[in-house]
Amino acid sequence: MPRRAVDGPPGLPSPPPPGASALPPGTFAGTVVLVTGGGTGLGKAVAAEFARLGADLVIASRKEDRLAAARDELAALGGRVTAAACDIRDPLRVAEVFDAAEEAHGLPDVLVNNAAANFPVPSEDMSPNAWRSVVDATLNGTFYMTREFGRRHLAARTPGSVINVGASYAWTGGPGFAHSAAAKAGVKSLVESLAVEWGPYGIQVNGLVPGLMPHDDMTEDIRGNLDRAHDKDARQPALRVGRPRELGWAATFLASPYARFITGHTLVVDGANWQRRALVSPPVVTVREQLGRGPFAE
Ligand SMILES: CCCCCCCCC/C=C/C(=O)SCCNC(=O)CCNC(=O)[C@H](O)C(C)(C)COP(=O)(O)OP(=O)(O)OC[C@H]1O[C@@H](n2cnc3c(N)ncnc32)[C@H](O)[C@@H]1OP(=O)(O)O
Ligand SMILES: NC(=O)C1=CN([C@@H]2O[C@H](COP(=O)(O)OP(=O)(O)OC[C@H]3O[C@@H](n4cnc5c(N)ncnc54)[C@H](OP(=O)(O)O)[C@@H]3O)[C@@H](O)[C@H]2O)C=CC1
Repeated sequence: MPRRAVDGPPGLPSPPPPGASALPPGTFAGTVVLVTGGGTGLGKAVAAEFARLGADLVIASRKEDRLAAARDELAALGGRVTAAACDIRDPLRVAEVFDAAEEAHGLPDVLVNNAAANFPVPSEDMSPNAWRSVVDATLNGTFYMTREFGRRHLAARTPGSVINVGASYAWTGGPGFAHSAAAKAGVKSLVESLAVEWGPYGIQVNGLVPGLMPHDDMTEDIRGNLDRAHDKDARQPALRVGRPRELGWAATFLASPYARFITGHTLVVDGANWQRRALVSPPVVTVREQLGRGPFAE
């Protein structure tokens, strides 16, 4: 396997090129996959891997222009793609999206809860509405989508697979991202509760945690945080960041027939960054300082 020729340690090898797949061609033929936030970034990368393996797609998020562009890109990979404008914070709209999906393709077999909201902010500066908007989209939206998926499969007596995209600060806490970390901890807990509740009905519920995987669609808030922190290749134990397709490959495996006995598990795809410890503790830098903010004043 080719490795970088460098004087220092080489880091983890690069992944196979875009378009490669570990699963047999057609693994998801006849399968419908619903991806929230499937019009951008990691959601689009996950949707693309399912499409390459034969799936029909439903992508759902708020902004119709981005959804339409992604629909055309994804349709070029093979299957039929439906774009559904939806704010997942609205349970009535969530139900309508499932109605539309059923009408166009049949009940989705796989649900990827990828949509989320986030921005870095010191907790003392966070307004109640800022907290609410992140927790509503990330945790409540994930529950509304999952509930709708589960109810319909239970009624139809059909199996299904749910994948909740998380973040490793669900375990560690996330200073500067307290709202998102609390919401992702809730999302991880849902995986564990629902895998047991719905296992008897044939519904798998797993979590999938990306490490740092930069992409062109990142919001200015998140991109600004990466740029400010220089949090890139050299700061990762792998000596590289993740590629969005690496998350897509993991998602297709978890939803595939080869992972039928895996449920209630959260798979971390981050080159061990979240396990990182040093022999000597690094200096403490407050979140305010990291974000370049002055002292707190009421
Ligand atoms: C540790 C490991 C490292 C790891 C390194 C980093 C990687 C972390 C992992 C990444 C995890 C992710 O989830 S990345 C996914 C990020 N993608 C997204 O967030 C896409 C969707 N985002 C959005 O739509 C917007 O950015 C967002 C603000 C969240 C929601 O928009 P809405 O239209 O719902 O709401 P708005 O009305 O604009 O704003 C709602 C309130 O939030 C406040 N608000 C908005 N931006 C704010 C900001 N930067 N700072 C303070 N407050 C803010 C507003 O002032 C409002 O409060 P009031 O003024 O009081 O009304
Ligand atoms: N990129 C990374 O390095 C990491 C990402 N993650 C996780 O990966 C997932 C994808 O993140 P990423 O691709 O980077 O971010 P993006 O900002 O590209 O994706 C977020 C998606 O969610 C959609 N969305 C946001 N709010 C709502 C809402 N209320 N209703 C419906 N859709 C919504 C957005 O579309 P629209 O605006 O059109 O609604 C967008 O497509 C998230 O769960 C994130 O927490 C975790 C760790 C690291």
